Amino acid sequence: MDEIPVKVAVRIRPLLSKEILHNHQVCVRPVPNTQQIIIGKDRVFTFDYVFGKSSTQDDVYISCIKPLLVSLIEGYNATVFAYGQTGSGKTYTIGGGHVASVADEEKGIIPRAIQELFHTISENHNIDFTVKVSYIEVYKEDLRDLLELETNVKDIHIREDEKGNTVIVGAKECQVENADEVMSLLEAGSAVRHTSTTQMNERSSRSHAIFTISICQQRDPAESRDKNSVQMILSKFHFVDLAGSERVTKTGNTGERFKESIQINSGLLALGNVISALADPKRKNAHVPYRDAKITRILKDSLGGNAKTVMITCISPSTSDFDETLNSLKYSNRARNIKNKPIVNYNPDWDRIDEMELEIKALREALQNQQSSRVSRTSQVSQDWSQEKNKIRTLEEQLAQFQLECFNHRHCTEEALELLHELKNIPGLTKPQKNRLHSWVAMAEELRSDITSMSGTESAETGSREEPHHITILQLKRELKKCQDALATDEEVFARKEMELKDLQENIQSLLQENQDYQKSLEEAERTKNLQTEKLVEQQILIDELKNKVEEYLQNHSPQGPVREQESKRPHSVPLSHQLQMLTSSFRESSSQSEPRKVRTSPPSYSLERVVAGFRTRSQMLLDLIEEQDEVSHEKFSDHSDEELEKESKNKKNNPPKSPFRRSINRTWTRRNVPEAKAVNNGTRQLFSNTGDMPETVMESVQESQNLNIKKLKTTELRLAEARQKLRELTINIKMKEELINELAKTSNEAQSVNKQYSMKIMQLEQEADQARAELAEAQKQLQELENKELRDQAQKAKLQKDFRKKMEAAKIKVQVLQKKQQDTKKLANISAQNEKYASDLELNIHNMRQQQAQLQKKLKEESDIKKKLELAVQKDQQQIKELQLKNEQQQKMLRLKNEEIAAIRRRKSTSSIPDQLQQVSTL
Ligand SMILES: Nc1ncnc2c1ncn2[C@@H]1O[C@H](COP(=O)(O)OP(=O)(O)OP(=O)(O)O)[C@@H](O)[C@H]1O
Repeated sequence: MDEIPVKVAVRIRPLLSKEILHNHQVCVRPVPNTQQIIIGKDRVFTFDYVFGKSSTQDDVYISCIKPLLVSLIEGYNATVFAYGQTGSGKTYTIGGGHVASVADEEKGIIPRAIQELFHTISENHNIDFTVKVSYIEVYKEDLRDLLELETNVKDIHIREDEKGNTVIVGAKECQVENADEVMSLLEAGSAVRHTSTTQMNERSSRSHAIFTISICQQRDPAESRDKNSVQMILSKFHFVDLAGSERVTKTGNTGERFKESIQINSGLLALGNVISALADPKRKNAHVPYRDAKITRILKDSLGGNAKTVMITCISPSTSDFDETLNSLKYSNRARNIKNKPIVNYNPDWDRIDEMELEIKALREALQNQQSSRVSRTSQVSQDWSQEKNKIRTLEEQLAQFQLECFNHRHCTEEALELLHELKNIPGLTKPQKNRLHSWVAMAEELRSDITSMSGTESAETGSREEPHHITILQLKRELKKCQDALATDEEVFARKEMELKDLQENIQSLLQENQDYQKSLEEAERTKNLQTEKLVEQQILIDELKNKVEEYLQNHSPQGPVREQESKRPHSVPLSHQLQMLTSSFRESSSQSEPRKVRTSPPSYSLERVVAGFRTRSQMLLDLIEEQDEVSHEKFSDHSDEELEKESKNKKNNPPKSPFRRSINRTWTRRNVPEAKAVNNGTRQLFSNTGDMPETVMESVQESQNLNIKKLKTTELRLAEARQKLRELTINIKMKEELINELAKTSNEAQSVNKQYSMKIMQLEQEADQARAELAEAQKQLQELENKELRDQAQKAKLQKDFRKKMEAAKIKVQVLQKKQQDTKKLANISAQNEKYASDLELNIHNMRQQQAQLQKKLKEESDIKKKLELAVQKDQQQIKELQLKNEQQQKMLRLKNEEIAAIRRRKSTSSIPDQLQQVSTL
């Protein structure tokens, strides 16, 4: 058996219009007049065939596929598989897309091969061809029958026959009579293949598709080598359109598409590993991981098996796909080292039982490899089997012995009978002797007839006994097969369940993770909320307190208010320290006696405004306080007239003090026994220590509020970013779904156009069928007439009958074809209906998403508003801080001035005695 390498062709597709639009450059080109390719500046690869961007579909077919088709008819299995990055032109090259809508020169490999096959069939009259097609896809590691969608994925299995050939069990094989039939099946299958739109390809295949043409050739025994047997050749041609390798970052796939990408890439990775294992000469007898993926199991015959294989690597010329293209070239180059051992698949005596027995053998072998529990089951069966065998053997031995005995008995009886007859003929016998002899002969004859009948019954019984044993064996065989089938199904189910379990576990894991994340963010949000509420409450309380104080203070100090009125009339010499003490104590009092805290949960913007207003009021209050202080000091140190004093005392008498503040002023006045300078000094110090405290507290609170605002700002920004991200994702999702809808609409349009074509075809076929029916009726009539006629020439009569029967058969076949076409049309109509439903679902989905988007946008706007407000508040706070700092500085300055004045008073005091001063004051 000769080894031949897998042939590798590389096809560079032209730049697509969108790539030209984006000004993509070309990074790969074929070397003219060689089978070489240069990628980048200087990386050269050699292949069996190289097709540049201007190569035609026919070029590819003639060079790569035509020789394979010849091999197929010779009896070899053949495979062509297209490999490459997503959007590199695999489906285009293989020709498995919408064949009906593609121009003739654009048609890919499959349609061309079909045409040629039927052309060859029509030329070989001496061979009886049976052509069958099947079309399956491997989608997410499940095998789906594209010709019979109802078939459960669990019913399709990959098996190996006793020769090691891979067979797909459970997929529908349609027997076809002509190219049109195959094309309609291809079209219908391709329409239901998993495809979708990605950023890389508008119509990206999401599964590996395997279109198989099986031919069975029955040669005329007269022409075959073995004249006694019917010569049969069975061969298959696989057309494999692999899903494209893809980078999720480039395709932009999410959700279901993302999962598909993972499955596709893992399948292709397994294929890469198989290629590497087979291509490495050092690993000649190493394990080849065919079982890692379904696609590698299917391609087992084609890679390192007995088929003739061509691998077509499709590449994109764009510089943006440089890495993927280089990878594809490396893989393909490696695949050239794979050696296959093609054989012609003769089948001299096609015996179904043999095949079944071989299958049993193969299954038994598979059984031996099962787990121990299963092995015990198998051994049980084989034990029963051997017991039955032993039983049969013993019975057979018994039977042989019995037959021997029977034979001896018969022999003895025959001899005895002969002797008795001889004795009967001896003359001179007495009558009683004769009678006795007669009775003996009768007995012997009776015995012989008994033996004969017994042996007859025996032999019949043996036959019938043999039969049950034979039946038992067959039954056991059948049982064994059933067990093995059940075992295989169990295994499949188990594997599938395991996969499902794994998927579920993964899902649960990711859900748990998501849940945890949500909980974390919820906790975070709650913490922030609590913090904000606390701060808000604090601020509110502070504001309320300050507001109360300010109101009180303003009431006491307003020029129109009673306090102010009275105050303007109070003695100018009232000790300042008391007044200030009282003022500060009243502040303290009011703050300690402030009304119970009110918790308000007004919106942040509102509280912010209030805070700012509070700060303004506080600063205003401080300014007032400072001004007041200035005024008092000034009054204290200015000259005052007697009238004024008198007026003041009168006023005091007429208007007794109402407020504690006033009372305290009065009291201080009467109890004045502290040196004035000291009092002034203390008072000023107290005032400034208190008033000095005030801006600091305010500053602190302003700073606190600023920090809080900045924190809030950050949270808002974070929320804003999240909302924007969500919005982006939603927009992408919506875009993808819209594209999908467009695609579906396109598909349904295409399906409708195909429908139309089929309807027309059906009409044509119906006409043909009518014609055929008429012909049939005519033929039947003629046949009837012929049978009625007494034709002398029997041979002529038989020939005519044969002709008519043939005509009838042809007409029947035509009717069947018509029925099939009708079924196909129905299927296509179903597809478009399904697509429409899917599209409407998607539209609903988009509608919901748009609502979500609108909500998010609203939220985004709200968040932006809050952010703006917060920014404004922070700015205001900063401004406030600056102002307060300025005021603080002013106060400090003032404090210094006051200190200087106090020092001056002290100096003056040292020159004149205190009694003199008291005297002076009392005279004043
Ligand atoms: N040789 C070529 N000449 C002209 N157009 C081409 C050629 N090869 C591919 N194209 C175009 O490129 C686009 C992508 O091709 P195709 O769908 O065949 O890629 P693919 O490899 O099958 O992608 P996927 O793996 O995603 O299914 C299609 O629009 C197709 O018409």
